[in-house]
Amino acid sequence: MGKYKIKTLNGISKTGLDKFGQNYEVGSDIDTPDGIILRSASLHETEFPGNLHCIARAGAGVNNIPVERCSEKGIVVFNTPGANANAVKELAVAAMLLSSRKIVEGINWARSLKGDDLPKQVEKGKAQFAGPEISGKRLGVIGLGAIGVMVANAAVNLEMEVYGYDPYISVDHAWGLSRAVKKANDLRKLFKHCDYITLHIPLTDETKHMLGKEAFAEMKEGVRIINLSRGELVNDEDIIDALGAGIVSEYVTDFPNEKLINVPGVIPVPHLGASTPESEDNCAVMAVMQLKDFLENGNIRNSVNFPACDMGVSIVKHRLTIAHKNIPKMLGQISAVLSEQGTNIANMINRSRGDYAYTMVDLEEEIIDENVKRIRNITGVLRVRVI
Ligand SMILES: NC(=O)c1ccc[n+]([C@@H]2O[C@H](COP(=O)([O-])OP(=O)(O)OC[C@H]3O[C@@H](n4cnc5c(N)ncnc54)[C@H](O)[C@@H]3O)[C@@H](O)[C@H]2O)c1
Ligand SMILES: O=C(O)CC[C@@H](O)C(=O)O
Repeated sequence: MGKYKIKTLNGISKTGLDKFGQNYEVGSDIDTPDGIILRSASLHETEFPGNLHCIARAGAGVNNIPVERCSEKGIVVFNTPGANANAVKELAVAAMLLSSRKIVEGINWARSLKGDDLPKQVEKGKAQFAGPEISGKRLGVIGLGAIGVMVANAAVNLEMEVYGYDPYISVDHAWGLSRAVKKANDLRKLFKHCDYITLHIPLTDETKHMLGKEAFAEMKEGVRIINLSRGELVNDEDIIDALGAGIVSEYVTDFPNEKLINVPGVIPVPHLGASTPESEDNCAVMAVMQLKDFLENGNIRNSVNFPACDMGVSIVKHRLTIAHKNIPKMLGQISAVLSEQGTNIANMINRSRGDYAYTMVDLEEEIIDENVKRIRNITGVLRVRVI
């Protein structure tokens, strides 16, 4: 068996890449990779080579990856849930303070001062940069996943009154949420009462432009909006109008563009949410370990398109992994091919997730190529690997 080939896109932390070890050829110039590891680079226009088995997003959002197209080809897509959550939480707290205290304007003004009486000028001019404290104010957190829970809990500790909205909250995240966070059953109520609103949701067809004209019309005058999630969650034209009308007083976005960059009240941050050495290492290590476990053992952990599936380290003659559609009679057809060959199945698991499923089979004997081909030809089978 030759070395596994991994293509890197974007700068991936060396601490993570070093974990691949000697059986891997890793680089940005690999043409026919077995796996891809990336951050924000878009793969929407990329044609995938036939031997590409997996893609790992060293980060949370996977809107830069054509997940549905990957699923149809049996390519397993991973992300690294929670690995950069603390970095984003800290920036969210900073963003609330930046939106309140005119820190950036104040610094720019202080740097522009000239003369030998600067302390005097500072005391005279500082009043123009006064801004409210966040303590005692109402914060609405939309999306209570890895990041939203941390932001909500931090805000409680900063003595804010926190409202959380997430109709799909997981049990684990609900356990992690401070009891002081109030449940908002309805976005309109959150819009009406909150002084600060922060978004921590993925960009999907459902969430695109979640904050638009209708949402702004419901909001409390002077609300401050924090968007460290994805630019397209907010309708740019509508927030520019809302800023002009004074409904929104400040908009901190980690996704500046040419429409927003010079609008008064917009605080553009150059996608720094996860830009800490700690989170870059965490995400890369987690992504690499998941790719390795998948390529070497066929195990799936933290995939966004295939079910979690784990048979431990492969110590048998062959491990067969089959990515397939979640349709009836699949297991029967796979085992029929193996039993016709007289192969003893040492262990087998099958898991499904929505329209897709994954089967792992441990075999104590060699599987002949003809039978691998027959399994590949079963209707609904997307990919077969023999490890
Ligand atoms: N700026 C950055 O550098 C940076 C870094 C990490 C993540 N992000 C963005 O933040 C997003 C959230 O990250 P995370 O790690 O917390 O993800 P997560 O998957 O842990 O949490 C997302 C939460 O959003 C909830 N949700 C989904 N649709 C919703 C809806 N319509 N209304 C309310 N809640 C909804 C889900 O139930 C889930 O609890 C990512 O998808 C990514 O786009 C940005
Ligand atoms: O890699 C980054 O710098 C950003 C990652 C972030 O947008 C994410 O979704 O995890």
